[in-house]
Amino acid sequence: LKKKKKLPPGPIGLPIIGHLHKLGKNPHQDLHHLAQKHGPIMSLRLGFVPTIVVSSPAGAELVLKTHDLVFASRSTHQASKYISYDQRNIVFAPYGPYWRNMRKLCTLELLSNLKINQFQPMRRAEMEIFVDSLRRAAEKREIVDLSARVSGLSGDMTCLMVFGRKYADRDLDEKGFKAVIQETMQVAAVPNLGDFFPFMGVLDLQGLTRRMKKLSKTFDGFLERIIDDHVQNKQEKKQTQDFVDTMMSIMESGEAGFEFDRRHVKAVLLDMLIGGTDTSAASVEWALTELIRHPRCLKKLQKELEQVVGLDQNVKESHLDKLEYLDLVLKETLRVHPVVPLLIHESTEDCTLDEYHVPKGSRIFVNLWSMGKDPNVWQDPEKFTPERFIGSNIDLRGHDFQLIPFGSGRRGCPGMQLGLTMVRLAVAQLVHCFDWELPDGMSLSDLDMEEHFGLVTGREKHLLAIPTYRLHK
Ligand code: HEM
Repeated sequence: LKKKKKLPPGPIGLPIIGHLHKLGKNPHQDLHHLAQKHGPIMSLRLGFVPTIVVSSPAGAELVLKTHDLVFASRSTHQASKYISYDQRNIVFAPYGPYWRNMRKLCTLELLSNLKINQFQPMRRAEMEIFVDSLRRAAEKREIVDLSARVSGLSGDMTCLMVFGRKYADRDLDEKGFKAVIQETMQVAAVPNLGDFFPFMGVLDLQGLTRRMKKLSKTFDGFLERIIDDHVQNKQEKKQTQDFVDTMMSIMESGEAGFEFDRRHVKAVLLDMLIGGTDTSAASVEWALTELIRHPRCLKKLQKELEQVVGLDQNVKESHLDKLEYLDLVLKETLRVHPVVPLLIHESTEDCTLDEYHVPKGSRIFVNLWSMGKDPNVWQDPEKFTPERFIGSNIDLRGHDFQLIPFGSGRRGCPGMQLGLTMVRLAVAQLVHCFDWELPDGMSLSDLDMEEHFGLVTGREKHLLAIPTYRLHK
């Protein structure tokens, strides 16, 4: 006799909409609260889409390692259609040969250690401009919008690497370049009814699809212009090829071994922009928030920097590997604030997780945010204590499922090395060169900690603080 297969436990849903009404402004938090009641492998139904929410390290290991092949795909949704050239990018591509080829190509040609090192002088120059500008603000005792500054720095570094030059905000659109990227991320993250009820797609009741089409037109025009510029100026000898040069030469060589035209180039450029800018900026923003809130940790990191770097110079990338406390601070920051709080995958086969049945075509959420708050995994999870990692070999690179801010396995972040370099450098520099205090006599406990959910989740309110320069040079 065949036993009926049992879905994981979950709350009772409503007819048709299932559990969509349970997701509010911060779905990662809503899913966390539901999982506390229904368990670390929970089943929901979002409209017509069966959904499995995994909220424990053991569950994450089952999805990302034991059964990784089954869970390595992404669903087709409106955002992937309109803002990623019909899934021709990496982030939204379904599992298969195209994704595998394109990912391999990017890992080798754009995100390798060699390539990252080639851009080291660029990062150093940008860092100097950044510190100088903050130093001028410090002299005037200005209140600095750290969120905006850090996002500007990250955007500039990414543009230089991808396009070979910086773009002023207005070059893209009257709304501004960063605003357009941020809007795209936000529109892509809002649950779109058309994705959960196929018949609602054409109605577009929320107007999201209309907005996405408009955003994609803006991007497309911009990327076309950049590619044209590169084609026209090809004769120029450059020291370092930017990402557009590299992708165009692969396209023109015809040696990619798979279909590769301008649409593919544009889709991948967009991945690099979107994947690289906000993730790093939000990580730096949260690290600084926690350090300002915990002066003990900030001072301890400054002490380490004084010893390793010294007060007569800025932090260089060559110092980074010697900064052990910085590593602990970063782990603890990404435990409490995983900037990509939900990994979103799709299953391509029926599968059994623990004793539960997971049907083919399910949406899978791995809730990293929830895992960071689990008292079965972390002692006093609500406390920010970098020292908890002393003497533990938990690393954040995807081997230890308690802490996987970059994901793990086939779909894990291919930009991890680059992201870690940018984030460690920026956090170290901001803490080494300046002391930070909150404006208007604001007390540490007044500092707002609300999150703004998106594919990348940063602070709801910008972080404002007053810098004091502290180097002797
Ligand atoms: C602190 C910085 C970063 C963090 C925390 C981060 C985190 C992540 C996470 C959690 C994923 C999803 C994994 C999954 O779905 O299982 C991801 C995917 C991805 N990231 Fe990152 N990332 C960062 C920086 C970067 C950078 C700098 C780039 C490139 C310039 C990048 C490019 C990508 C791409 C292309 C994917 C899609 C991979 C795929 O679907 O196969 N990321 N990242």
